Amino acid sequence: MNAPEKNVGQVHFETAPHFPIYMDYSATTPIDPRVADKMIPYLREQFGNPASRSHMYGWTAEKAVEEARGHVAALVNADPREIIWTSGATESNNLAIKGAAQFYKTKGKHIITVKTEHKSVLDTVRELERIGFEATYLEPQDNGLITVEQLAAAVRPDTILVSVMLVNNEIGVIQPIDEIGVFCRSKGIIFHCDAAQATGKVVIDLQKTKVDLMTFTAHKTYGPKGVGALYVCRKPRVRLEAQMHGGGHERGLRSGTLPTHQIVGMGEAFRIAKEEMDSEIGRIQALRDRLAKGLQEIEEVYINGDMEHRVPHNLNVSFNYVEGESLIMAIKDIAVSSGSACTSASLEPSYVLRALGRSDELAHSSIRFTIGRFSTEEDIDFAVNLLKSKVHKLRDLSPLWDMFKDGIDINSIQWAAH
Ligand SMILES: Cc1ncc(COP(=O)(O)O)c(C=O)c1O
Ligand code: FES
Repeated sequence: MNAPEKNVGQVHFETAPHFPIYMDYSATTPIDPRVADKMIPYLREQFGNPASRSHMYGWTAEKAVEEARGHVAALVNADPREIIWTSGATESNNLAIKGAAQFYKTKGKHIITVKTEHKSVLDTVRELERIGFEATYLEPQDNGLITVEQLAAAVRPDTILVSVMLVNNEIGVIQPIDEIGVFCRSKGIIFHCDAAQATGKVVIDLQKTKVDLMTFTAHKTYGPKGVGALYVCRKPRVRLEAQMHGGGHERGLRSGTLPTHQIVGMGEAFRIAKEEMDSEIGRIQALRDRLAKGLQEIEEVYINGDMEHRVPHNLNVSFNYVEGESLIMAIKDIAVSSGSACTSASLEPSYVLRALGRSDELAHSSIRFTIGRFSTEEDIDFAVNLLKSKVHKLRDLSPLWDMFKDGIDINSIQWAAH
């Protein structure tokens, strides 16, 4: 039997009975118990350094690392030699973007990315701007997607790199990377894609999709934190400047002793993802649709992002006429993410929702529900009932809600200065 037995995924929650129901799978997933089991021998008796060539400990570790590399490559239909181990998606994004920009800097200095990328892409591009590169940040449409036409309009003769993510972490939308890849290849521009949120959720076929560099991480796909990979295309060969210097591991692209246990965990997580993706997606889609249907029974609720080009694990909803901070406090029995200042380290409402044209108020009162392998129908029903009752209660206390119900256009009110 492949699917985890009932309750296997609840191991974490049984040990902490007062913990809320977990609906924040895009922040990180629970480790699949099968992954943890696979890792343990490499923390204990199989502790060798995979770079040790002279004894059994090293050979055993190296064999495990190469097996895992094969699993990661297989999930995305790549050659194992195209997979470089890193410490996670942040490092992969840094290596891809800085590495390509620095290697190809004599060809040009212009980079194109999107306003709704993850900070590990945006901040990396900003850093390159600081040292003399130039960047264009594409504005997505209201549904969160960009088009190839937009990209084509931004290209300059000196554009060397395009970076567009596959699945957005906040709203779950899937960017059209097949078309972007064809376009970039036709122009001789390197195409990097952050697929941290995509593995196990959408089919990735790197024999077909023309991506040059692709970022992966284990901990969004039921693997351990602190390990990831970068796909570096061999045909045509893409060159990078290394960002980590030292022992010349990973063909000189990323020095540092490989964390065998982490890598084994990522390999097993990706092997399971490949095997179970088809059946899992249908089940999760049904749960997400149940959640969407339940929440839409509440008045003045807006779904953020395209619902068609979207992974089934994500539902991002704004609750109008509810104060975001109070809502988050009221629903502590479920673990969700709000992207607003209340729960995130940056003191601003979600820049992704702002880029989609949502007002500050709606961005503040938005909630990201992300579900996954161990979510159940009971979890969904609990969340729907909780939201229904809390939103209702908060609106009962809200003068703005009263005005809305009385048909007053709130935007037309002249508020007294104070
Ligand atoms: C789209 C995306 N890229 C990159 C990252 C960073 O991943 P990691 O935690 O592996 O560095 C995340 C995780 O938050 C993400 O969602
Ligand atoms: S809801 Fe708290 S800062 Fe926006």
